[in-house]
Amino acid sequence: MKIIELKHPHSINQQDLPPIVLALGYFDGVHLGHQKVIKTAKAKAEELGINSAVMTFYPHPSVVLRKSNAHAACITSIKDKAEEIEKIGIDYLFIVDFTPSFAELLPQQFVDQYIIGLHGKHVVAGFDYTYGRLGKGTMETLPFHSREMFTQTVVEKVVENNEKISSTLIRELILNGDIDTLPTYLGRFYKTKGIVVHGEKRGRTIGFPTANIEHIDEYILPSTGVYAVYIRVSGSWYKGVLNIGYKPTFHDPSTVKLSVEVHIIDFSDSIYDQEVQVMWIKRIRSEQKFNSIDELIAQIQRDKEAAIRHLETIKRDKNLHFV
Ligand SMILES: Cc1cc2nc3c(=O)[nH]c(=O)nc-3n(C[C@H](O)[C@H](O)[C@H](O)COP(=O)(O)O)c2cc1C
Ligand SMILES: Nc1ncnc2c1ncn2[C@@H]1O[C@H](COP(=O)(O)OP(=O)(O)O)[C@@H](O)[C@H]1O
Repeated sequence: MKIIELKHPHSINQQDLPPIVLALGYFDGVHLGHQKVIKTAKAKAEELGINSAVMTFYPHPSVVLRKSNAHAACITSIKDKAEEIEKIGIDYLFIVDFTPSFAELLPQQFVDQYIIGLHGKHVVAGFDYTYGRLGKGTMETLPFHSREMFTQTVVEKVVENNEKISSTLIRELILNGDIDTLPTYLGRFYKTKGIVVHGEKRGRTIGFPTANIEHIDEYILPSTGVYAVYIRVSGSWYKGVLNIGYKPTFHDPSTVKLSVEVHIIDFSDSIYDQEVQVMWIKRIRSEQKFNSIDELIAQIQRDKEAAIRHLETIKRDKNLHFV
């Protein structure tokens, strides 16, 4: 997949690109609704015998326009998003730098410069997609703005358990720690990436060394507590038991920053400074303040057993993206 970053005003000539079928959206999470839009674009491209493309924006429009900060944290970082889109088999990914001047484009100007100008022959987007200044362009107005230079497919809403699959729903599930329900909406478990940093070196003294993880991007993090996870270290997935929180047994929670640490099962390498990926599988319990270290150790041992039991029920198939 070729990634093309565009800054407004871009200087690409239509003839620099082959004709494309273009899927439009922000696509945070690349969830099952997004996947339907992107796969529809790919199928249409195959039918027409031309290339497929996705256009996304960065940062999120609502952050740039200061409407809300809800999207400052992401489900998929821009890199994760590109990886998921590439897995679907798309040929081009346009990442448009969403700036205030780009946001000022009138709907017709957006269509002229970013659809027709990029050699779009067919557009695919969800039923509620909007474009142009104040989001005034909709899938109803798109045929009028197209100047008959391209056709379009509107993807209807994808529903699961009577709910529209949306980034907002997925964010709420993550924030609540309801991570085991995510494959129904996301099509895979939730994954975050980080670097292993030095902690307080207490883990190894209590028999449970933990890799302390500093997240690379601003991911939405599940509620504090203990979770069964898989963790990818140098290309292999290991079972793990994770604690996210403030370690109240040792600290006054208001004085320390949030920590994310994983005890990796059957593992003893030193992995400081390495990049790791956490696949969040199931919440086990809330974080607690223990009266003694022995009680904490006994509980971590039970957490470890619970995590192993649960992880053994997970089928590590390709659909859940163990790759
Ligand atoms: C599975 C697991 C569960 C944990 N649960 C708690 C807890 O409920 N309360 C708490 O204060 N600390 C909890 N911890 C954090 C430990 O206190 C922590 O791992 C230990 O202090 C080591 O920290 P360090 O890696 O910074 O040295 C847990 C850690 C793990 C791995
Ligand atoms: N089973 C394991 N799980 C997690 N980390 C491990 C494991 N075995 C060894 N390590 C290594 O030891 C470090 C954790 O030791 P710990 O005493 O908890 O120190 P720290 O407080 O710096 O995390 C990890 O960062 C990693 O490099």
